[in-house]
Amino acid sequence: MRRPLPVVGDLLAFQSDRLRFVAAMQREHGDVARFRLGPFPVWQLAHPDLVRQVLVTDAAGFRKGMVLQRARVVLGDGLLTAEGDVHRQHRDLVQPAFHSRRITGYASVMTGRATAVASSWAPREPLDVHAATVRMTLETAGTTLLGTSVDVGVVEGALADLLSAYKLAFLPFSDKLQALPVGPLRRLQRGRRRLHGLVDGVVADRVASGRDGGDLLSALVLGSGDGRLSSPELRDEATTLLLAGHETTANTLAFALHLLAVHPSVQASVYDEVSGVGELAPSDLDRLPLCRAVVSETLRLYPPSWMMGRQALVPHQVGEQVIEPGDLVVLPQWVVHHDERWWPQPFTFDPARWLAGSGDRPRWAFFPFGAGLRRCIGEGFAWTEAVLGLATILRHWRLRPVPGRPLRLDPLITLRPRGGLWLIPEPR
Ligand code: HEM
Repeated sequence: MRRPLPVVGDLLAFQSDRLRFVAAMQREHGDVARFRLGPFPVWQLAHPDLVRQVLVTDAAGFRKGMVLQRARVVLGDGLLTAEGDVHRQHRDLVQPAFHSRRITGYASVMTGRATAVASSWAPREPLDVHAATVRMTLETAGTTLLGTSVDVGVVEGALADLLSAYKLAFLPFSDKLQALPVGPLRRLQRGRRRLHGLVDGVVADRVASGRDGGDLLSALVLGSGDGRLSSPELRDEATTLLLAGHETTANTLAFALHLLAVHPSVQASVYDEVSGVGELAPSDLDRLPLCRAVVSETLRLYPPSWMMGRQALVPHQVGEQVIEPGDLVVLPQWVVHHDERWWPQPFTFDPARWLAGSGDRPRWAFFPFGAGLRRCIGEGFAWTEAVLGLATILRHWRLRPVPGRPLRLDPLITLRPRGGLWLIPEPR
């Protein structure tokens, strides 16, 4: 067992290189490792059976971890952060908007935005594809979820402000610190104000007009009976969906384009596949098996949710050890998705491993969307947007890397490229 520093524990080592830290934990201490972040004892559980135990079988004995608890200051009782009965009630209300029939209806917006963004690229000019995919998914989320075009600059600025406070989540008394007018905390407050200002306006407008735009917000505003949400509840849900519903998919698309740029022969095979399909529609997802495999392999290698957190509410037995109430638990996709027990040559980009079936790999060796009752509600939406977006872009462009600008990773709440993700688009 490690002997952490007083007060900060392993926080400095964790913050200086988070991906290396969680990988070293498993290498040095195995599937169950214990360390300390600030005042909190943390258990890292890095085995598919333990993922199932925490997220599925024993899920009722845990609440969300420290980062999402702190995110309540911005997301309130939205789906990602709500707990217990409030979560169940809101999930029931929001779920119908993610029915596959509704997603089929959103698909034309997805391909439309992908086409518009890809059409704006200049041939042979280095391009930050991450900035481009963020714009694309944010515009799609604004239209399909809120029924309006959102100000991309406002949401991106607010998101940057919010992420700057990520590193403070594990500090002692971080819940009390949030109100202080200093540094990143001031940015946190500013991000919250900007985001709430934007979303409050959209919600107030929709409540006043009662208009049904066929989007998610309409479904929630027009919901009837006891299930109807108050304006602050609508604001929390809309803010959550806007933030949770764009950046993760944008990162997946940007990472996928990077992987194809550095593996030109796979890119050529994907082009052959997409050019054989006419007008793209959601029903084409089954006719694009290689595109799907590329997205799966991207989610494995660069999982946007690279580590999930929980806090124990009751004691849990894990092998010989007991997790006490109040202890934090982390489930690192980054580690489990790169474990050679389940993934031969784990750091190699090999979409073919998804075309041959899953073999005897354990079910929870791959959990980019979480698991159990709190599993991502937007998974079907994300698959449709990522596969159609990838196919649309690759029809227009061949991408190649920019010499001297390698991919660098920034693991904050999500895993994103640091300093953008730069590629050169060549016209087809
Ligand atoms: C590649 C894209 C995506 C990834 C990797 C991803 C990942 C995840 C993960 C891991 C969780 C579980 C968090 C936890 O249990 O603590 C989650 C929850 C959630 N996601 Fe996603 N997500 C993606 C796309 C989306 C999209 C497109 C939307 C909405 C349009 C969305 C909305 C949500 C919401 C609302 C929750 C909370 C669900 C609940 O607790 O009931 N996500 N996501």
